[in-house]
Amino acid sequence: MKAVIKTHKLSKTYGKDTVLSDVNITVNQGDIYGLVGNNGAGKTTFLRILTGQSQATSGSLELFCKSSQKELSSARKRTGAIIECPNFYPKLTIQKNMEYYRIQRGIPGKDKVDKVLKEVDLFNVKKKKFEDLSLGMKQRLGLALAMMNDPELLILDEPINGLDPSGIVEIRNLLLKLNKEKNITILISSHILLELSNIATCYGFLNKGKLVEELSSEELEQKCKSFLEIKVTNANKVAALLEEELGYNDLKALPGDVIQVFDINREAERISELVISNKIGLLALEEKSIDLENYYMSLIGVVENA
Ligand SMILES: Nc1ncnc2c1ncn2[C@@H]1O[C@H](COP(=O)(O)OP(=O)(O)OP(=O)(O)O)[C@@H](O)[C@H]1O
Repeated sequence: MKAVIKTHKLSKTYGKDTVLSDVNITVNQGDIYGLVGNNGAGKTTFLRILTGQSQATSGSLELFCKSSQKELSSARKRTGAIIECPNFYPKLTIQKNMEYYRIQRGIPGKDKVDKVLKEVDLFNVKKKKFEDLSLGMKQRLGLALAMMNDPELLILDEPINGLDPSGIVEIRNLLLKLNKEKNITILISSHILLELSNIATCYGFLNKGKLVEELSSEELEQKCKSFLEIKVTNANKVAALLEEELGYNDLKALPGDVIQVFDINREAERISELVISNKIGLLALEEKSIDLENYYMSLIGVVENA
């Protein structure tokens, strides 16, 4: 698989503050990569380094397998980004605003504006003034601007932030369409994992400037599956019995003599019989599941009480 973005030990400090620390991220061609992290985790800083708006203090960066400064600047021409909200003129229409940017950026072809407006489903409302647009429409207009140079990679900082549920669905569908139909690789940041969960094909979790985990959506799904939680008086012994007697091997031992059994073929009844017949106390047995947000919280060390 071809990497579109690859960073190696990318770090950024402001004075004494380390904002990014040894971040290794790989985004492959065709991915919709969700960069998840709380406010202040370093997402925007990371994206700004990718787009060249900020320089890393140390580490290296490859875009489209190019890494020298000169090559990076031409690789960035193959990229569209929305990091800060672009400044549009409130009194001008969608079309006029886009035309202004087209000329300012020296992008040839007058039909270009209509083409990108069609792509983001704003063509039919192109005569509307910017000030009359919903937030969802404004976000799509930002996307249209980022699409103007036919990018192969889109870098989007919190594009879903503040949208109402229907606005979220619109942006999601649009990004899926751009990814599928135009084969655009997308790197999208959010502080809400759930917002990305229907579109991202892989995830990177940033916490306090560190990448704490990078995994595919299948792996995340696997980790968020349901499990059987048992509390016993001797967890070590029960874990060994579960493996030896019942052949379960997807177990997680937690402090407090708690074991989580993830094996799909687990049977609560057999487990309780096994524990009791070995004269071990069975204090609790319950089917549970981790939801995405709780998984994220556990990753960054904020464990929510169930
Ligand atoms: N120019 C700067 N000078 C000093 N510190 C900065 C600068 N830019 C960002 N920071 C700090 O870096 C940290 C990470 O900020 P960043 O904006 O990258 O986080 P974020 O994950 O995007 O969060 P948010 O969702 O709030 O934008 C914050 O503590 C911020 O105060």
